[in-house]
Amino acid sequence: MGSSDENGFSSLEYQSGFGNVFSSEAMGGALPRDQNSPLLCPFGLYAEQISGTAFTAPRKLNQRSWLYRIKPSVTHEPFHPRVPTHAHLVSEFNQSSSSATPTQLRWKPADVPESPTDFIDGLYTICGAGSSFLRHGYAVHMYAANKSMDSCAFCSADGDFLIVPQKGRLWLTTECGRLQICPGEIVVLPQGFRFSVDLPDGPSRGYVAEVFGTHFQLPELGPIGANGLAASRDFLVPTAFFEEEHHPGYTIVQKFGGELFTAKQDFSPFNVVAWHGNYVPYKYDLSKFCPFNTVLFDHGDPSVNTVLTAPSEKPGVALVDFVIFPPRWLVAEHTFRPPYYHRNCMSEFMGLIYGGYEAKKDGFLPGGASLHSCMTPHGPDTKTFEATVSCEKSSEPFRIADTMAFMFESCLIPRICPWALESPDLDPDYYKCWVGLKSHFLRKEVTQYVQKINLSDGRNAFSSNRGNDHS
Ligand SMILES: O=C(O)Cc1cc(O)ccc1O
Ligand SMILES: [Fe+2]
Repeated sequence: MGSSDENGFSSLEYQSGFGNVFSSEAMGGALPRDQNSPLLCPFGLYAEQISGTAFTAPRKLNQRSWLYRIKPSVTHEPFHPRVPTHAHLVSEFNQSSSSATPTQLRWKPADVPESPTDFIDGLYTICGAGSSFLRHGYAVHMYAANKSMDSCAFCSADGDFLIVPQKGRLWLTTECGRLQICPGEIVVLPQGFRFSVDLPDGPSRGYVAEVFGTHFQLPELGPIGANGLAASRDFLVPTAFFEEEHHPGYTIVQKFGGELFTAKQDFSPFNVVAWHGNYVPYKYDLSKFCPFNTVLFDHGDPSVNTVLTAPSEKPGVALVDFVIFPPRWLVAEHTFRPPYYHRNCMSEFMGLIYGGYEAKKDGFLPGGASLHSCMTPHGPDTKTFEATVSCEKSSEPFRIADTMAFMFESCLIPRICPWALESPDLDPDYYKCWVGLKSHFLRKEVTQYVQKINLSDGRNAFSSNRGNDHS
């Protein structure tokens, strides 16, 4: 689409806050003041509720909004399976749709297609678990696209979309208004909201976490206190915006049980003149995140970098945590500072928005991805390990800069889609990044001797003994 001015995208205003009851009107007086469903709404608008939780959900969890629109959403022709069908979306993960593997997986960045491809056609599922029909589970999708959606809107009846753009901006039109998202920002489009994606920069790609049956919330802060990590006020919600022109041939594309259905209507779904409620799309700039970290020794668990969490029914256990690894100071003393070697009962899908990742010297590229499933061993590659333990300045303060990696971490074990396993982007040599880790084991007496020397001169065992391979 044309320039920002033509689309009015250049001067967007937002409301700020997380979980607030927001309200917005594009025309003064369009929002009914004293009730939700007046017999006649201001300006002859229709009142329509969108519910993001059961009517009876506890008050503190209940999410819904009231939209005042020129025509109600129901004014459309029947839904039909979309032609051509989209074969690469999954919302029920079982033996016929996907496979299980405990192997460490890593993908190179996907090429953006050369043929015209919009956000819908460019979306493909990588992995996930559970079922959108059973309202429990999640899917990880990626997208690679190059053109704006035209006269159509997308919506997922399956779950909330958390989109992490890696390349190219997204200009989103939603029923609550418009949002501009740059790489380095994220956007959440809750289940059922219709939205259209413009790609002002052309070639674009990114990641999506879709959660079924729950919504993202801010993590508890526990002993961190009342402040820190992502602040409520940095979440931005759109202001009302509407299109009133007759629009014959407008298509609603609804993802429902992982399949796409289309319905025709003769108007834009972005015809909401005013709205209020707490069920809303929102965006967040990851550079606003206030990271916490160890200030003396040892490597803290990455949960301290949680931006948003979609809870499971078990307290403290996430269906999906969205965790980031932002620029920050590393100051820990006598500590192996990169991520530790580990096996996790949670499963970890990672992506890289820009820069390098502290655990991988090479092979994990911006736009690429990795998956370390439940109890699959992983950690720093050989080059990272060797460089870290031999670094003379390993206890000096060091600022990790120009980097933004993230993780979707889930308590459910993902199954992988066939096209992700067959993809030419899958790195068959990933395991080799650890194969070179050699034994640095020393016999007990020697170790005690070396420790004694190290204690007396402040060096670490590896820097004074590299090359002693007893493997
Ligand atoms: O595996 C990873 O790279 C993610 C990760 C980072 C970290 O700092 C600690 C644990 C962890 O799983
Ligand atoms: Fe990990």
